[in-house]
Amino acid sequence: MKLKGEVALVTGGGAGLGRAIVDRFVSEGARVAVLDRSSDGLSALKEAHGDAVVAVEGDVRFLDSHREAAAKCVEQFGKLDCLIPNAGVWDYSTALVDTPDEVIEEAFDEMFSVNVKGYLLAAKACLPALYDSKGSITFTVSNAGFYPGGGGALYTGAKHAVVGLVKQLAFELGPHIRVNGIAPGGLGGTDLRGLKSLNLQDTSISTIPLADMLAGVLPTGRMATATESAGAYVFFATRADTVPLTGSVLNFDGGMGVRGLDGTNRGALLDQHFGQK
Ligand SMILES: NC(=O)c1ccc[n+]([C@@H]2O[C@H](COP(=O)([O-])OP(=O)(O)OC[C@H]3O[C@@H](n4cnc5c(N)ncnc54)[C@H](O)[C@@H]3O)[C@@H](O)[C@H]2O)c1
Ligand SMILES: CC1=CC=C[C@H](O)[C@@H]1O
Repeated sequence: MKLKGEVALVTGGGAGLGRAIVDRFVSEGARVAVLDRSSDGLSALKEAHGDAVVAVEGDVRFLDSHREAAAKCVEQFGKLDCLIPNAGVWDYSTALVDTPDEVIEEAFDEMFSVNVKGYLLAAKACLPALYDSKGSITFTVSNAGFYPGGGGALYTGAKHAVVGLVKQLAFELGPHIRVNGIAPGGLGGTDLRGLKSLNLQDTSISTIPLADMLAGVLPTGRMATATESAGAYVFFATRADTVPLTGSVLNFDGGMGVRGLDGTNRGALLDQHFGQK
């Protein structure tokens, strides 16, 4: 077990990537506090993991929610070693020109209050416990934190802002607390919802053919799943193997940044020389 005795706090751990992280952390011997606004998601976590998880229902847009989660984590488990700000929403790649004048202010505020302010408030609320444990923070970014096209201007701008949080907080909090990010690409096994202000709150990413879209684009040849992405968070949370690791964002996206001018060659170059093995 790579995380035996460690304690994590995951926001958005009630579904998708966050749930996969919680599942994997518990399997690696960690105990996990989870902040999520979904009572159903939290109930499912308690059903699956019992006392290894403490579930806190709240909204990441409010500091009090994070304070309650941090307090219940320390109360239940005695400490906090690793914070994973992860809860997020998407804009379904809504272009600026297609964002109505009458909702753009609300849409901006909603996106940045969840995907950026929600991350910063998590860090703020957990600073005392992370200082005591000399722990770490791992933010969930996205390919949209580096490249266009993984969302619209609101989502892409918000994820780029998270990269800035990683750099600034690594600078401010070192050497006591390591701060990094992980930037997955499109993921299977997630339920990412859209902005309520764009009337997309009931739309799930699972309803779009993301796997098909990515298969011909990614050098890895396929979309990863949330479960396949959780291991990177385990590594970033381990203490022995990450001593110099801070201020970094791992592009864990199937090669989005090296997909070339016309997409992947789908392995044809090597297949031509070495046959289909
Ligand atoms: N799904 C993808 O393809 C993908 C790819 C790269 C990055 N990401 C990022 O991964 C993170 C997790 O997304 P996901 O795809 O697992 O989505 P998801 O909807 O499956 O899970 C997100 C969880 O966060 C919770 N949540 C949302 N808003 C909240 C709020 N205001 N307060 C409290 N909880 C809230 C939801 O209830 C849900 O349980 C997000 O930051 C997202 O931007 C997703
Ligand atoms: C390809 C993607 C879809 C939804 C959100 C992710 O961050 C990614 O940009």
